[in-house]
Amino acid sequence: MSVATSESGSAASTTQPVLELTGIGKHFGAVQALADVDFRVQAGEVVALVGDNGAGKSTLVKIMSGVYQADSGTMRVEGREVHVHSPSAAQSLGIATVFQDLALCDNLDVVANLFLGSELGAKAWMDEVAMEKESWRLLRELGAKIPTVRIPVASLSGGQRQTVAIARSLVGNPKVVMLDEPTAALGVAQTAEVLNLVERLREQRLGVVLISHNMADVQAVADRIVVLRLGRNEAEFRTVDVTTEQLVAAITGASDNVVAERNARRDTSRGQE
Ligand SMILES: Nc1ncnc2c1ncn2[C@@H]1O[C@H](COP(=O)(O)OP(=O)(O)OP(=O)(O)O)[C@@H](O)[C@H]1O
Repeated sequence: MSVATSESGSAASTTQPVLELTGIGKHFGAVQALADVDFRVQAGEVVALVGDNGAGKSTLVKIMSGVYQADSGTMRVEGREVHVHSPSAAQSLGIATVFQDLALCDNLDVVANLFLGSELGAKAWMDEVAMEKESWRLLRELGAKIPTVRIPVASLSGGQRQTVAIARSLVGNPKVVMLDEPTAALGVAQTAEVLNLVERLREQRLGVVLISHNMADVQAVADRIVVLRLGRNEAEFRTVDVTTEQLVAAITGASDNVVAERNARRDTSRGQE
């Protein structure tokens, strides 16, 4: 298993977060989805947000992306307190989100998907040729393997579609990109491709929030891992300092479960080799 050893993780702890949430609470009727949750990400840092089903990850991401409003707590972008009332407010603050459904238009080509919704905004001056050039620039920056930008996205692979969705999130030059389960539906090679994209985003000094159930992916690319459990902060680790079983224990709230035991046995037998 590869473990990220990026220096950005340690450097990050001394600088101001690009995005910081403090004391976040959110309930839906009688359900307390989040209680007193703190979360932060620095520029050039990949933070994984993990937790079991119902832990509150999606709710927290939707608060950061302006889909939901928190009942309590504060949110800061580069130290300045902000109120994010809508997804477009989040976007103009530099917070981009790639949701699991990707929200691509299958019948449109890559260029059209990248600029969908932006044509009337800052990019109104762009003609087709300029948009195509800008598409290639964005995809090149990500090291993306897309053969042509003039094919409908329906004919792309799952990894390529994820790439287009991530590239689209970069059109407004965001400071933070949140990726919701970006590898959930992908095979091994395509997962590796998407994890490379995450590395590229970090290289570009973006703050990256990665929501994932896949511990191997998380441990491969994250600098820091934040564990939510039952709507609260359960644990936080620097990736270099944590084992899979410690992560599983934090996620499940128990160290004596079968996954932790199996991993401990495996680690012990490796140690004896
Ligand atoms: N729109 C909603 N209405 C009512 N309850 C909700 C709503 N959204 C989330 N919840 C509840 O809030 C809690 C946190 O859910 P959330 O979807 O944020 O968890 P999660 O960690 O993203 O889970 P998963 O990994 O299954 O997506 C759960 O108890 C869930 O049932």
